[in-house]
Amino acid sequence: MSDEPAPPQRNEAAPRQSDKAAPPLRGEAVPPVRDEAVPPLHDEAVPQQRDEAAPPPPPLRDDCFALPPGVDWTPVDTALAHLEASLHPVTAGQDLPLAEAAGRILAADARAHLSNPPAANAAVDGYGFAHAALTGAGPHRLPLAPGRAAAGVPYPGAVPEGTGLRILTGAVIPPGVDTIVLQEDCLRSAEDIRFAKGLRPGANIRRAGEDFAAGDLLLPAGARVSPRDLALLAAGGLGRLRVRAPLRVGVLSTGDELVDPGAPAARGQIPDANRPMLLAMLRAWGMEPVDLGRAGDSAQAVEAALGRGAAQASAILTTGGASAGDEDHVSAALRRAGRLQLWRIAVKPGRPLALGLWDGVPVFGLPGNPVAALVTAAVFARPALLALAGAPFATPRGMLLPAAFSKRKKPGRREYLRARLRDGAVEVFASEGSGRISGLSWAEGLCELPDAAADIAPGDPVRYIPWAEFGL
Ligand SMILES: Nc1nc2c(c(=O)[nH]1)N[C@H]1C(S)=C(S)[C@@H](COP(=O)(O)OP(=O)(O)OC[C@H]3O[C@@H](n4cnc5c(N)ncnc54)[C@H](O)[C@@H]3O)O[C@H]1N2
Ligand code: MOO
Repeated sequence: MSDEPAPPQRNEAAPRQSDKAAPPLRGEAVPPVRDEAVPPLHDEAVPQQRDEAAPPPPPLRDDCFALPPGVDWTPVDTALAHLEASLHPVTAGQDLPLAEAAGRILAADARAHLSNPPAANAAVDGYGFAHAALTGAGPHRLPLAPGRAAAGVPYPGAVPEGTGLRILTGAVIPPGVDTIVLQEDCLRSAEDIRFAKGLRPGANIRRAGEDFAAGDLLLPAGARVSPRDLALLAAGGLGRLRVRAPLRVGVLSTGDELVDPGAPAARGQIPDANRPMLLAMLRAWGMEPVDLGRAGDSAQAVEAALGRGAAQASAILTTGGASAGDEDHVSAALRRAGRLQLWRIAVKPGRPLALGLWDGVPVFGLPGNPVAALVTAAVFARPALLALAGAPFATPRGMLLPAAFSKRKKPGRREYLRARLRDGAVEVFASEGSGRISGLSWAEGLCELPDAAADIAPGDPVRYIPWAEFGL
């Protein structure tokens, strides 16, 4: 039996805050989440413990992920559904030359101006002829017409029936040709070619529009243009694209303990590992990161930084201070502003994720531990930011593969383990500690364990999601 109760079941008759129709993240004011999730502060219990008549303290669980009885936790899928329903594109459209559009999100459907290929052409170097003119049981002999057809240099006339024409790969097929014999299959003299029987009509010809036709949809609005897509769009005759301006996203680290990477760190100080990681993740997602620097552990510093962020960016990622401790100023600021919308999501790592609005700008208050910051950014912030940027809400696809590990998982929250694939099986990092930053570079993806309890043995199927599925 688990010592950790699951979050209460959804109750349709009496929905809790997070189960109600999701309030919009932008627009109308929404009531803040009631702070019902916070258990009584341990500090308050201390004096009572000296009183003989006071109740005993709770039994030790020593599990910061244990769900206190009666506390509401938002399941991952509920939080994602809330984000998907609440967020809409906020970026402006602009026209860009094709070559500058890689990484951008299309603001309009891209339709082909040209077919591919625009005209029937040769798939090989060889000799073209009309198949109907082949007679006898073969081998065949065809006299050669003078001249040739090459890519970019079409044959000026029609090829007389019963003759062959020298034709090179990519050449437009001239009238009188419907089949090409590969040059390697021919014996050629000055006047003719000879080749064995058996060639089917239409062999080695690429038909006009066999790949796509003018007017076909090449890429839908919302697609992010990849280098591969540039080839498609160029072939379709598009020289400029209607794309969206990149989403500007502020990144703020909070904590008195932080120093910039490489700066001398006094006792008690640590390098700010989250900010360079998150700024680079945003770049990888095609967004424009705005470095909001660091804010110390004070309400004023955090609120001022959120204000600066909201003035410059369309969304803000913060790390640290998302929990309920004395120095957890991000969740406190969002709560004070009445705009904390989701808090405490049933996920490990990342439980204290805080989602809210500051001056109307969505704020993702990610946990401070770098592993939790990465997981919550990849699982929650990325799809939400993509939706703001004009792309569809992205659901990473995983693959079911055999586990190379054993694990008993408690019910009640989804878990993401740092993982990689070796010999067809999913290995997980030796530690689940979310301060163990080395596991981020060790891993090549995440292993997602379901919300329910699980007892995993080697060989059991588990869901592996490579970093590429998170755009990383
Ligand atoms: N009594 C409890 N304590 C904690 C709980 C809990 O449930 N009960 N949850 C733990 C978990 S899980 C996490 S995650 C953290 C979340 O706390 P915060 O989001 O408020 O983050 P901080 O307390 O500010 O920082 C946590 C940890 O991460 C380090 N950190 C913060 N920012 C950075 C950065 N930019 N680069 C590198 N490291 C960073 C910070 O120094 C802390 O060590 O709370 C747990 N505690
Ligand atoms: O999940 Mo905390 O969110 O482990 O580091």
